[in-house]
Amino acid sequence: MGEVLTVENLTMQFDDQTVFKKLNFTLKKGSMTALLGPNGAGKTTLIRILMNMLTATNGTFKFSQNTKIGYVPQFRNIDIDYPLSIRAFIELNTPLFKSASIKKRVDNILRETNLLEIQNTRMGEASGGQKQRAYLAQALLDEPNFIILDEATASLDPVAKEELMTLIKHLNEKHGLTVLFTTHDIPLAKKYMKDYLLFKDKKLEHNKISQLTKEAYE
Ligand SMILES: Nc1ncnc2c1ncn2[C@@H]1O[C@H](COP(=O)(O)OP(=O)(O)OP(=O)(O)O)[C@@H](O)[C@H]1O
Repeated sequence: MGEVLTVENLTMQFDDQTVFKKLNFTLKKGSMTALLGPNGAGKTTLIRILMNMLTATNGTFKFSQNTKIGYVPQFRNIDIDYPLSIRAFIELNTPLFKSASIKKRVDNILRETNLLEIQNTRMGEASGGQKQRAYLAQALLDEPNFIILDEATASLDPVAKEELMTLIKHLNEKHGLTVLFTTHDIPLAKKYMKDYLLFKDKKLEHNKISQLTKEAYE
């Protein structure tokens, strides 16, 4: 499989603080990579650069042609009074008058994310895991082939974590989705991801997740 992302000499500096320096790595199509590192190491900064929300001080990155990125944010609880149903929430970025094909796509995504039966539940009343699956479903509506999860399992209970990760694994296996998953949960990363990128001394270590030792992470 070919490369989906090539990063060359990527450097990020905020004023006089260097967050990372001359990062070089590539990700292959269909890979599943955990992005690891302590608080403040630069994980979110790197993701924001890759999503063009921030400009790197130096260096380049390139996605292969036809890469479409989906983004699932860190779990944030939604107000209990939030009025939209799960279905309406997923449809937020679609036209007001929906074509039959959009309705069908939403049905398929609801089914795939295991939300079809509770599509009329209000988002405010949904469980943490259901809400996070709705965020994932919203990201999937654009039919991305590369998905970035930014601490998407943080603050979910163990069952909801496993459910979300099983779903991500299924999407990777069935649709060849490339996955970049930021987390502090090493056991979860070890269970579901295949490779890791670990921030260390302003550089990134890239290896198979089976090679990640406790010493390397601490
Ligand atoms: N807009 C900004 N201006 C100045 N400094 C920033 C800005 N954004 C991030 N930083 C700094 O860059 C460093 C990296 O932050 P970043 O949020 O990328 O870390 P992280 O690895 O995602 O951390 P966490 O695990 O806590 O989410 C931190 O020292 C942070 O204070």
